[in-house]
Amino acid sequence: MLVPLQWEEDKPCLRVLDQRLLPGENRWLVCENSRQVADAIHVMAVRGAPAIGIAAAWGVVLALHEVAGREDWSAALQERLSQLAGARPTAVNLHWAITATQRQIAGCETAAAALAVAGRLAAHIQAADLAANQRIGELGAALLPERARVLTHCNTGALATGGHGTALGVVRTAWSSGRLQSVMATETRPWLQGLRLTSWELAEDGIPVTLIVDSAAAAMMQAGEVDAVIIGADRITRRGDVANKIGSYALALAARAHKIPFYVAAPASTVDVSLESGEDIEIEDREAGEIWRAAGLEHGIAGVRTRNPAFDVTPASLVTAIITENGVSWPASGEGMELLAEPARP
Ligand SMILES: CSC[C@H]1O[C@H](OP(=O)(O)O)[C@H](O)[C@@H]1O
Repeated sequence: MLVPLQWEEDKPCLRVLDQRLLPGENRWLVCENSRQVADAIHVMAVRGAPAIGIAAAWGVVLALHEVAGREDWSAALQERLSQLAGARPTAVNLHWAITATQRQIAGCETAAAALAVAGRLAAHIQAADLAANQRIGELGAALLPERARVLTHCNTGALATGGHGTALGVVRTAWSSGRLQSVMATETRPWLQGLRLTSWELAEDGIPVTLIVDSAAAAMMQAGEVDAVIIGADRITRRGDVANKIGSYALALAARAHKIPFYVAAPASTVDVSLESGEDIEIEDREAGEIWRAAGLEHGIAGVRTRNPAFDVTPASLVTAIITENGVSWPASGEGMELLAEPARP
């Protein structure tokens, strides 16, 4: 199984498979301190909401190693955790992992005691995410029609999680249970997670995958080639508004126009129980170079401005179902919404 994050206790360090170079090159970054983890998250060497949360949990462990032995270890730790929390704003998993660790070490009187707690928690968060994805896969596959042809966006596979995947976890489970005919993957400009990562993950698994340009998705639905759309999420509110990779909202609108179910698959750690409305979700803006480089133009075009929001928000009214390891919520009908009001327990 593909594992993009590997903790090495003896060093200690977090090894990160640099997703900026996939699928052409397998290069591992070795993060020996929390600042290096924060940088790896910010530059998207590691990306995907659950994977970001797992990396942050190990980043806390590295931060505790850095401050161990200092009288002011608790204050020094908070500085490092603030830096880690600022790596990317939208995926709530990052903040969930850090605050869950802060809660669990709150009673520790020494850095060494906190280190032992944080290490166990980080390992648990990584393993629990894999188990959550396998449950999400089962629940999501059961919603799909026989011989389903699904369309997915961005990358929500093993590279973005603790393994198996969220939306791609549903795809993998549906494939292994014979319920899936094929997958249509959007390229997902400008970072090309679909072209570079999803198509590669699925091809490696022998799952039939067809790559399309983002702007072809609605036409594929209009042509009757899509039975369901399934995506991941970076932050979900209590009422079921969903922040996800830019382009998800357009897919939801097209799916609604063609009466195609629009599913969101995510672990409970992606639900932000403090938020009711998606309007309150901070959307990350990324640098213009990502757009130009996706077109092979390293320096852009003089006099041309860009906008590069990394996410958008799909209102609950356009979401058919949200699948977490705790069950399925149906925002349009209001059924099962209590599942989105319960905070995730690490
Ligand atoms: C299971 S990954 C969830 C989510 O994260 C991705 O964003 P990014 O690649 O920028 O980290 C994308 O929105 C996925 O749907």
